[in-house]
Amino acid sequence: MITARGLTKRYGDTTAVAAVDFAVRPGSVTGFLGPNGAGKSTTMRMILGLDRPTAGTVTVNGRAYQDHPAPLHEVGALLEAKAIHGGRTAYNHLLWLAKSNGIPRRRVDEVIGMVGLDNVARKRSGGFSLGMGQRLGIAAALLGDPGVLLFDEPVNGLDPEGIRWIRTLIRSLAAEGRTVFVSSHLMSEMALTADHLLVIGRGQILADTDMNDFIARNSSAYVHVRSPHGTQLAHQLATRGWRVEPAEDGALAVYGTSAEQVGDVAGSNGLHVHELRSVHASLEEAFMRLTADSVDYHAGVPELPDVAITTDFHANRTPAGV
Ligand SMILES: Nc1ncnc2c1ncn2[C@@H]1O[C@H](COP(=O)(O)OP(=O)(O)OP(=O)(O)O)[C@@H](O)[C@H]1O
Repeated sequence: MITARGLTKRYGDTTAVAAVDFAVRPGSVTGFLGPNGAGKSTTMRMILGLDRPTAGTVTVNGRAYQDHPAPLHEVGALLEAKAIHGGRTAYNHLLWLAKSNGIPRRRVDEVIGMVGLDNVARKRSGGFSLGMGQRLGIAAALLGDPGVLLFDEPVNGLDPEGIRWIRTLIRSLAAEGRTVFVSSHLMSEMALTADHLLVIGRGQILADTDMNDFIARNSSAYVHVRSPHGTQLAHQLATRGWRVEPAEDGALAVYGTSAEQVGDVAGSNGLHVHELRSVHASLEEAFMRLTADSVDYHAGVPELPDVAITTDFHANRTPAGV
């Protein structure tokens, strides 16, 4: 369990983390999301005792990282790929870490097997690919068999096979009852990996919630329908109290109903339909809505609107494309 209380970090005039309170619980994967510069890495560094809080505390299993007599047995972390001595073999790198932390040699063989580096363990890590370096970093994090694991952007730069492997590993570590805290920019990946979410923006916690609740509350599913009688259909749908908005290429986005009901309305009014499907909410959409005000640099993207009910298809194309 990781517990932060009033955790604050200031760098000069910049408040990177602003008096945050949160708990990361065992037995599930907690995703840590936030726009660039939100304070994710600073928070992770403070958990690991690499940065000292300006105020407040953060503990791992009840103690600050530096107060644990054998921290490698408490917390394992993957912060940056390839942050190792490239001249050493993977095996020697892990052996050196193990020896300096009182961990037996057989555990080195075990973790090499767990991350699938058996064939290259005796090779110098300087020649490793990004994926192999990432596996070696994970082997080091697992060396002390810790109950708490931190992964900062673990899938950065990995190919699909590597991404799938890390996802499976992270989920199995949580299933074993460990506390797993993962940051990532890849929303689709986070949606597949995490059970719980902590969203940070400008150093403040914006959401601390179950993944499915987060998506349901911060985004909206809708029905996508395309008809050669768009204007008439939109009118019929709007009179039933459903919100109708113009979508790409003359299609309609209909909120607050189901594809079946939209199809029935079209059918009962003799209106042809060329396309009809339910569009499910995504974590990405939910994240963009929640953090729209917390992003430091917008790349010319308009704010997401508080969209009103409209049946005017020519005047009001929304920036979200729906
Ligand atoms: N050593 C430092 N000195 C000064 N400012 C810093 C330092 N480290 C971080 N910051 C600032 O603190 C804020 C939070 O940065 P941090 O790296 O924690 O964000 P992040 O969420 O990890 O971002 P990213 O996703 O871009 O890695 C930013 O404004 C950053 O510029």
